[in-house]
Amino acid sequence: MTQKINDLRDRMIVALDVPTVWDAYRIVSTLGDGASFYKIGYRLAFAGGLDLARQLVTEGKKVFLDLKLHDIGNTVTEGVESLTKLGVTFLTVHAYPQTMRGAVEGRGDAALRLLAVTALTSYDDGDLKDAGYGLAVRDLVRMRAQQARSAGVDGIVCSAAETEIVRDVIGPDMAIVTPGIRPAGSAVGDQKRTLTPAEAIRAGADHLVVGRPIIRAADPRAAAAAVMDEIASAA
Ligand SMILES: O=c1ccn([C@@H]2O[C@H](COP(=O)(O)O)[C@@H](O)[C@H]2O)c(=O)[nH]1
Repeated sequence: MTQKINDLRDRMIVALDVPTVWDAYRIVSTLGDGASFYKIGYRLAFAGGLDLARQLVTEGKKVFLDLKLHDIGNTVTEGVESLTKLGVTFLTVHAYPQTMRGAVEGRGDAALRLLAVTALTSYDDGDLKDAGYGLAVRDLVRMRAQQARSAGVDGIVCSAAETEIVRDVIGPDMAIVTPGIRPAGSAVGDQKRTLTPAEAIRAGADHLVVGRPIIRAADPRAAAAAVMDEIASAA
């Protein structure tokens, strides 16, 4: 269930896509009070990132564990049960019905909020076709948002470009979390469905995930502040 976002800073989630815990800590201390929410993906999770997640939570930061779980239902249930003990805010699973149902069972009554990844933001219609899907991105996102709602997860990961169709399907209570955020002029890289921070907020995204435009900036603190300024002006 969506919780009111009291701190505007929580709308920006900085992706700690770095090789070591030491690199991650350097970013966290550089950003200081300029960021309150961090995402740990598998690069870092496989290199001590789960202990870092616990530590950041202890220090009052919010953590999004982006593990994109996908397996048989029982294995997902058991994996999620273990992860409920870390104290993180968000965990991703792929938006397959069995996977999502398994994750909801594993979460039980814990405070952990489950996000369902609909269609990766590096995919366009051609990539989906290559992967064997007969649906356009927007249709797959809509279908998976419906299934996510039925499964009882707490939010959706999609491009901010799909916020409107997703909100229409899931209603006001689930969170919409959008990677593929690119401030004007920043390199797009492998992302294919991008919006600027201001566009994403205006479109109705709850949280924006920003990685390389901040962590690879010459001045990450200034880059994060610029994203926050855009969020504040559009909110
Ligand atoms: O659909 C998705 C799901 C997750 N991600 C993750 O978000 C960040 C984006 O990083 P950038 O450097 O800002 O591109 C990254 O950790 C991805 O694994 C996503 O991009 N799209």
